[in-house]
Amino acid sequence: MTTPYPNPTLHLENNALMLENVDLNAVARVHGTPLYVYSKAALQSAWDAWQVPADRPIHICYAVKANSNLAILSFFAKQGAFFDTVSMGEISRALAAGAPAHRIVFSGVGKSVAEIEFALTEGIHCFNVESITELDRIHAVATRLGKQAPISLRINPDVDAKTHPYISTGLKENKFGIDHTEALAAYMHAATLSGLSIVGIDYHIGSQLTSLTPYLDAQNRLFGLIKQLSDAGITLTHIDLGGGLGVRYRDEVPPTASSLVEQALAGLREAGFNHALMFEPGRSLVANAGVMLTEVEYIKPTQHKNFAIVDAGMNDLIRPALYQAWMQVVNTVERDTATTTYDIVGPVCESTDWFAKDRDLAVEAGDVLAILSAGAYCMTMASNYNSRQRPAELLVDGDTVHVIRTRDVLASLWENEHIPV
Ligand SMILES: Cc1ncc(COP(=O)(O)O)c(C=O)c1O
Ligand SMILES: N[C@@H](CCCC[NH3+])C(=O)O
Repeated sequence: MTTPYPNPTLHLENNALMLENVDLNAVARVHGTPLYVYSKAALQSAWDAWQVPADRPIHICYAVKANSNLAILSFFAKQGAFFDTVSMGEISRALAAGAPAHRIVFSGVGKSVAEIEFALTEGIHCFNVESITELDRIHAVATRLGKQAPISLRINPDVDAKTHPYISTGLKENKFGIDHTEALAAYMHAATLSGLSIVGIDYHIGSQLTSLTPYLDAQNRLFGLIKQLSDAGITLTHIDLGGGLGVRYRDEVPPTASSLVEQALAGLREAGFNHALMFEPGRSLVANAGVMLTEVEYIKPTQHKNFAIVDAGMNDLIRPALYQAWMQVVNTVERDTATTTYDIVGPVCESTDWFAKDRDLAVEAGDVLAILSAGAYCMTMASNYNSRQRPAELLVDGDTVHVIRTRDVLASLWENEHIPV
């Protein structure tokens, strides 16, 4: 099946937009909008793209922050995925979805004592440690619990990932990781702490990367360090090259997952390293498996612009408001009338509440629009701003539609609040 859309399982059939065998307009009428819909076949093909035969274990750690719905996590758990998490909540979700603790890694710059205790008690695969002070904290907690914490140090290689500044993480001015010039000293310090066992090294330089060059530059920095560590008697079992692989939203042509894995393997072989390899992809596994559906409430022509006002807001999908991200918007029913240029905006009381600007669409009030490439960093970043209920989520598998999350219950928006006086 060929498709002009970035979502591989999306196609037109008799003017109706279909995800796998499911008519999206019809599904929106049944389940209401705004609504997220994901394709299981698209998840499968994104997962398969990362599977490369190798002379060593390669662990694909799905970055839970991209889409943390339990059904999605369970899908990846069944594929044998590892999970990259950044909070007690994400670890708990992965466990609740059936992921074994020994396949969970814990990243993030601000791990609390309670989170470290929880992760140690559950028995996770390793902590990706982001500072020397965090090493000391993990050692103290592990010693108190009579445990040894497996750790990997996240190195900040000071490499420009050439992506949006808000999602670049591997430059020295970013808060992430341990400066590569201090890394050797950090490892030597870790080696003196009996509550820690050193297992790996990692980096993650940013998200939506569309070229292999920054990955390979960072990898070369890491390789130099691994040699120094080995000379100092510190041996590692794995090397984690992070996530960040980009996807097509518009006309980007990112490298394929298999080319990234193959290049990394070739680099390891050339350097004579036999470590296990890890990656932490989020976006590339889920972005193009999902769409968000939203109904047009009003067509509002003004002297300056035509607005299509939809029933989803920036609280439901914030990427355009936050990063000026370009996301494709199409009508779920193809009309043969002339197109008009619209700004597609939501009902939230902010001027940043827009999804697309100056788009040519044939659309009428009551139509359901699909915002494409909405499987990653969309539902997970949704909020209740303006006291709006976050959307439901569906998973399509062939002809079958599974409800994998229902819309927020209205009363849940205030059920944890108390009126003391
Ligand atoms: C530590 C870490 N690993 C993995 C990811 C996943 O990145 P992406 O969704 O771009 O693959 C992120 C987010 O950028 C991250 O911060
Ligand atoms: N939320 C970002 C990606 C963040 C990556 C997490 N470190 C986006 O939508 O592009």
